[in-house]
Amino acid sequence: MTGPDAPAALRATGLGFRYRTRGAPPLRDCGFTVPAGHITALVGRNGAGKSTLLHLAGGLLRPRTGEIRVLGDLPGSPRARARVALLTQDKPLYPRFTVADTLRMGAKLNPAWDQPAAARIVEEGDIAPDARVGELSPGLRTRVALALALGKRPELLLLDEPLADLDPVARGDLMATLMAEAAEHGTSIVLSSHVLPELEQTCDWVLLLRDGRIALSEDADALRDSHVVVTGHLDQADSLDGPPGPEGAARRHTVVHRRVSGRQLTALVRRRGLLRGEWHVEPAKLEDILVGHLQADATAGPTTAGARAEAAA
Ligand SMILES: Nc1ncnc2c1ncn2[C@@H]1O[C@H](COP(=O)(O)OP(=O)(O)OP(=O)(O)O)[C@@H](O)[C@H]1O
Repeated sequence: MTGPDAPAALRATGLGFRYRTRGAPPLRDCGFTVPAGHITALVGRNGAGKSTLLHLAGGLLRPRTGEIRVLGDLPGSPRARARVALLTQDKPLYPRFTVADTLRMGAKLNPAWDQPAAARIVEEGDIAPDARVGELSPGLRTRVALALALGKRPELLLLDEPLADLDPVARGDLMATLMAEAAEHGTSIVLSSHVLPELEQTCDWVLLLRDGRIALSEDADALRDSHVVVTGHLDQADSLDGPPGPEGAARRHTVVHRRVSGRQLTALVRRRGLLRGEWHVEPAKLEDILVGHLQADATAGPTTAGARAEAAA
């Protein structure tokens, strides 16, 4: 089903998970919705819980609290298994199988198997069909794993840093293949990655994890529209707080991240309404926005007093 009533690609409520080890749970009280039909960038710093979230969505782990649904179904249910493909970082494949055996297995296990699509991805990597999977380089194994995932013709494709071990040319090619796949078949894709410039051109939804919680689940264009990078004299930092008083609160800007150099303040601001003060204002690139929000925990604090103390130090 497509359209406004279509079930979300991912929907989580009160989602929490912890491994049977000490330490803070990687995911706490996560609530978010990723509408169907988007290419979603799942970002977060190392250890933020991206793989854990994808494993929960793929049905490899079960939530400790709350729930997550994929295309309206519980992960691991027969309907979800038929419609969702997950490519994990370890890319489990049978090393003794040849590439052709691997695709034959995909055809046997998946009723909607698309052999031409899977074969094309393998051929574009110049991989011989009779090569054993265990003898391929990690990058070529990634290509075979992606062929298996796309050949399934899933409605939702979950990819955990899928392109990390591919050369730049192969990365570009496979990214283009993923985009074409999404455009042609309406496939929803959730892709975790640290390569932010690449996400700028490809992703139209952002899911950002920070401190075990969802800090952003938002349309990428809406993020670009609402964020700006401002530069100006530190003395006017108060003006970034928006109009004073309770009525101004609704129009208060949020300083997501700030950097002080001498008397100059540069800040990533989520603005509500007009900015007061003499600021040089530039549009924020998606990469700036993501980096700013990833850093936000380290720089949380009052815009003005905190910045002045930094400058005085
Ligand atoms: N199998 C496991 N057993 C115990 N703890 C784990 C396990 N897998 C992950 N963790 C812990 O859970 C937290 C989240 O890890 P996760 O791999 O989900 O993060 P990530 O955002 O994917 O990280 P990265 O960007 O480094 O791949 C980390 O603190 C990690 O050490």
